[in-house]
Amino acid sequence: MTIPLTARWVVVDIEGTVTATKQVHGVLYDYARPRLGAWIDDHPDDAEVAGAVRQVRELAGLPDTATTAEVVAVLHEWMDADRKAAPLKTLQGLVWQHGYAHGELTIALFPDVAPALRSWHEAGVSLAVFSSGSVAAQVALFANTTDGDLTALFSGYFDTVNAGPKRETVAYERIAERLGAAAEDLAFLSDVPAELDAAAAVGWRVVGLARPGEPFADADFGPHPTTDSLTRLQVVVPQP
Ligand SMILES: CSCCC(=O)C(=O)COP(=O)(O)O
Ligand SMILES: [Mg+2]
Repeated sequence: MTIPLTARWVVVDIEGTVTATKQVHGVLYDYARPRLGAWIDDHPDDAEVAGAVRQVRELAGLPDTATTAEVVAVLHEWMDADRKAAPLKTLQGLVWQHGYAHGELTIALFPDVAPALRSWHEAGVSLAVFSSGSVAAQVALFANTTDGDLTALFSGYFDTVNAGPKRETVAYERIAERLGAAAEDLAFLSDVPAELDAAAAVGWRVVGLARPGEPFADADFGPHPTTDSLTRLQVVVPQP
């Protein structure tokens, strides 16, 4: 079934929407897990790393004297629970950037994704990303897919630091403001119903991705239209 979608901007989630959760957990999290401790210890003068470590200690209730091993144990717990904590995402992003740059990481997107994004871009639809993964991680991911470098397709990248938590309406209001777009001209595509609820509550158009085998495939998407493939979306840019 085709879903008509009138929008100037299409904003995509990553995990469960453009790539499989197994790619994120099996490729990216597994790459980060054994490397986080060394990354922290090898970058003692990096303010971003020090700030993230400080935030981990605060969020986990660890003392200021907590060792790297104690901090890493918390990061591993968060990854096991897929907790989208901002300092974890910052540290993962730095490790992944290194992995992509050294040819050790490539991400496979769902097969429908690159063709759909390219066709929407060609048709004049502006594209952006909103993911819990850090902006640095988002850019590196789309630059290193098995479909090639797709970064030229995107005009904006948003994460929980520059926008806010994905289940809160304020994040979608901030993104609309940053893009200079009216809510009704924005469409958000995600696999998580609560994220769609938040975007729809402030006037965005939303479509749920219920892809077979994904954690939210059988979830209740409420009133939101759902699809299992981006190729089923017929995006139309409204004429002025
Ligand atoms: C962009 S980095 C890899 C994905 C990631 O770390 C993540 O947490 C994805 O979560 P999403 O909000 O895209 O479902
Ligand atoms: Mg997702």
